[in-house]
Amino acid sequence: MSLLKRIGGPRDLDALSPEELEVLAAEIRAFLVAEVSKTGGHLGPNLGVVETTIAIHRVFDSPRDAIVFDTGHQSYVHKLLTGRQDFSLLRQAGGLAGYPQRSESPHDVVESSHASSSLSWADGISRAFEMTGQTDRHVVAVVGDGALTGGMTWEALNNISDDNSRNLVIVVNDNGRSYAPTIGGMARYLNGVRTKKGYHDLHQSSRKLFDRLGAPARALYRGARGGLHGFLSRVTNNSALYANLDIKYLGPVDGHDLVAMQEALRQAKEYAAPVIVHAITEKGRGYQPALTDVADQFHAVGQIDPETGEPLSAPSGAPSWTSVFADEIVVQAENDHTIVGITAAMLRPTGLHKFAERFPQRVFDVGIAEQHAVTSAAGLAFGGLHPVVALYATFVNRAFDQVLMDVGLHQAGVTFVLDRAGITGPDGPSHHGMWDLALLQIVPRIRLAAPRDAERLREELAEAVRVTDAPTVIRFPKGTVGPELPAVRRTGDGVDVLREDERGDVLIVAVGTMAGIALEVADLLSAEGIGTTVVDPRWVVPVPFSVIELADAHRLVITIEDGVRVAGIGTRVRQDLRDAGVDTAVTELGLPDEFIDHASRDEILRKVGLTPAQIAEDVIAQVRGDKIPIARPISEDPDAPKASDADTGPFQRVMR
Ligand SMILES: Cc1ncc(C[n+]2csc(CCOP(=O)(O)OP(=O)(O)O)c2C)c(N)n1
Ligand SMILES: CC(=O)[C@@H](O)[C@H](O)COP(=O)(O)O
Ligand SMILES: [Mg+2]
Repeated sequence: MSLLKRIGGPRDLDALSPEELEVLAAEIRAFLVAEVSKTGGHLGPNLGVVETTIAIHRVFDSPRDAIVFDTGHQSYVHKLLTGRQDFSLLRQAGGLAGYPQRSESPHDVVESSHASSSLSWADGISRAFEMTGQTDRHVVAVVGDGALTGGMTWEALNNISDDNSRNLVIVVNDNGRSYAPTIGGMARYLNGVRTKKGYHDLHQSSRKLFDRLGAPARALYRGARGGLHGFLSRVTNNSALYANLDIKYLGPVDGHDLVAMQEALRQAKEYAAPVIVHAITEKGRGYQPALTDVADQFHAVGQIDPETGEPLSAPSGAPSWTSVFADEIVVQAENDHTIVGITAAMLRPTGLHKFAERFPQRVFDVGIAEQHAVTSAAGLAFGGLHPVVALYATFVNRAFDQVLMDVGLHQAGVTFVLDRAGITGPDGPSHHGMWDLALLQIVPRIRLAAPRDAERLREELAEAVRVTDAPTVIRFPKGTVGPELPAVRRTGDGVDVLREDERGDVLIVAVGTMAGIALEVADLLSAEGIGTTVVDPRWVVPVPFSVIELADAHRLVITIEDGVRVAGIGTRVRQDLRDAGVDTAVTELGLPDEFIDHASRDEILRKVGLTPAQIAEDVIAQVRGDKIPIARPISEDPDAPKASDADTGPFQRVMR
């Protein structure tokens, strides 16, 4: 039996000899390559934390000690060591999540995949342990060098102190990369440590160093200024940054040296004050195809050949939404030299790489710092430029105040391009881009577009970068672009009519890529004798007036959006109709205001009732009055107006 199979939980590690631990690390590495190459996932990051994670679980006692992974994409080894070794359905419905998930294990603490939050979590947990007398419980935060570029980490570091976080150990997992090499002052600082001659000397002698200095170093180290700490500070010039933050620094340590990492963690654990253990690691460690991957060292892979690292599935041939944007932003930038691009450590994933290659001086990578990205964009706009801020939709959540108060309030001409909008799928609840429509539509004067196909993306991006006195948003989903969906006509205020039926029965207002689904619904309704018109507003906020006029000419309006229903575009359409005195019944379809677990996009759309067949069934039932939804519990108010039973032909007035 392999050593890995003998590990049912972290305490099983205690019985392993140093030699066996090395074998275990090799087995885990082989497992990760073999299994993740089948399912896809964050192969590179997890290959880089094998020894560090083993060492953490050897020195600390999870779940009594809380282990917090920043972003959580590097928690596969943690899962393997805590009783979860079936990776066959990783990131798929019914399988392990790609991030920590409390429903999977008591060893999992933070489920959100939004970076840079771990130190705040750890600060809070460690304070709680202290204040509840659980002073023997430690908190370990594993934070990457990329995550350290996020502002929250510095807010937390500013609050962590001897007084309230004695049991806190921060493991900086420094592999020098986010996707690409980590940028900014923090990265330069860490890089300086990593490349300092002293570290290499230390690296060569780390095993001897800890053996020789083990016990005495512990005593000396507590002197804070002398011994190991003094030596390390001289070697790595680190005392300045961390000591002033009232946090002790231990490192740099070779994060792949099991002995050195365990010794460093033991010292940190016994220190009884917040300590940073600076582990130097390598993303993709031990797997040549990852190490030689220039783009992002296999940060996240699809299904690959484990031998070569080559993708197994040939590209479909259809362009991705990201690639359409990547090409069009260069066209726009060629024509308009005020256009600049901003990425938050995701240049290639958001499609700004071609812009950066063509105009390197006009694209800025701010690190994982979306709030800074947005407000600095407001500054760039003030200076006469037109910033295009490219983010994943889910990450704009954390910069909402900056969009509202720095961009919106100042009517700054900033364009936000939100990739991965709507249901994404395998990355789970915190990665679905499902809140942007609801959040951003309340920003006064914002203009929000959701392209239905590649042509509309190009067209709406070109329109967006011309708006200089208000924020504009272009949002589109993950994956490949669907077929072109031509309009039969366009109204004067830019609404595309995709299908028109004079009977005035049902009007479907489709947001973005829901247009394809809406057209399939219209076919199903038509087969039932229900005349359906389908429109794509293109710019969904503000709601174009021709949508109001068309709604007034129909008996039922259905809105469909790949975003949360509550406070979604549908509610805005309904409100605008009522404000305009139009009382056409409205049914808003979209995503539930719930956290939606990982599965494929199609599985999730089916689960939430957004397939064409499910929508058509719902609409037919409404039109035929098969079910009268109760607007409110009538039992509470027997005199409450009943749902109107006035016969309006095949329609039952349905007020939802
Ligand atoms: C707020 C936020 N922005 C962007 C991302 C996308 N993202 C996921 S992992 C990652 C890089 C993280 O780098 P690092 O913290 O160094 O971890 P590593 O992958 O190197 O282990 C980024 C940018 C995210 N998860 N959260
Ligand atoms: C952890 C993280 O935020 C990213 O790595 C994310 O998993 C990438 O998602 P895509 O695969 O959609 O680019
Ligand atoms: Mg990193």
